[in-house]
Amino acid sequence: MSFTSAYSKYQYFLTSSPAPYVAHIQINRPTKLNAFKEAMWLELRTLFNQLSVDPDVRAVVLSGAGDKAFTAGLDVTEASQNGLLNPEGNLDGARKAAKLRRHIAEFQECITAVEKCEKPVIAVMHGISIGLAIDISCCADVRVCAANTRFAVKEVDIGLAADIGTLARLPKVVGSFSWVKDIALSARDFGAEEALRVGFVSQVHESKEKAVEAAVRMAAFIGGKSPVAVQGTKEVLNHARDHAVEENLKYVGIWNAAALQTGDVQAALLSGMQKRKPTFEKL
Ligand SMILES: CC/C=C\C=C\CC(=O)SCCNC(=O)CCNC(=O)[C@H](O)C(C)(C)COP(=O)(O)OP(=O)(O)OC[C@H]1O[C@@H](n2cnc3c(N)ncnc32)[C@H](O)[C@@H]1OP(=O)(O)O
Repeated sequence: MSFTSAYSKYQYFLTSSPAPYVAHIQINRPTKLNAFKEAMWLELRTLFNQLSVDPDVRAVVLSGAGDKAFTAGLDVTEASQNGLLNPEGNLDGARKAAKLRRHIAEFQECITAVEKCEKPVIAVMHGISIGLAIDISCCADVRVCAANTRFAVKEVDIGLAADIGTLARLPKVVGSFSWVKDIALSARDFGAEEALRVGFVSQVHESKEKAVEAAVRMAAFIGGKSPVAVQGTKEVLNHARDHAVEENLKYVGIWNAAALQTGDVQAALLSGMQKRKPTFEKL
């Protein structure tokens, strides 16, 4: 099945394959600055679960459709109408709380699907990139941005503590609680230069188009490498983020005890010495 037909079912995401083994996903609701309705975060999970196990995809680029935004975050209009933040009905406090807890857990799980995707994900941020934009991009493996990006951890401004992943992941991404508290407590905007300085993004490009091009090049470069090695590296680095060194050394030993039993090592081990480009089976 072609890439186009395999990914044609998504309503809120544009999907394409601009290079071999590369998927480009665009959040596609530009008239509303790509704000996320519930149907969109549910669809995001299905999409990334599919990408995760697709042997024809080895790296994913995620951007927003249109010029103005990666995403303006949660669809606040829908949230104000559907009782998301304040369930009505004749429920006591415990039952309301249980309903909300389950809802938040499912929302978190949908966004975490980006992190759990076995393939590296490169987020291309541009224009308005606030609220959920930070939750989602913290789940990506690499973040690049356009010079016009306007970031904000916006939740305090809509009356809540961010609960979809930013407060858990962002301190680990940038390694500075002081800076995260600065931007999360104030909900202030910050720009591309500041994002680069603190290590939130690793590249800034003059425009969205240039940023997407660079991300697709990076994804294609990664896509030419051993998928066993690349996927193992993502898994072990994510484990390292959440565990002590000793535990991670044990984990990578157990991981590689299986992963080293691969033709990829035979294909790659002497390729530098022999001046040849190895190719790898699908995974
Ligand atoms: C359980 C909780 C779970 C999740 C929590 C998530 C946290 C967040 O994501 S917090 C951030 C939420 N987002 C916002 O508060 C942003 C709201 N939008 C704005 O403040 C402004 O739109 C703007 C981003 C400053 C941009 O302003 P401007 O350039 O003037 O564009 P607009 O004309 O305002 O917007 C164009 C068009 O898009 C619609 N829209 C923009 N943002 C949202 C949004 N977040 N939700 C729904 N709709 C949005 C806006 O209404 C316009 O639509 P029209 O049909 O053209 O009126």
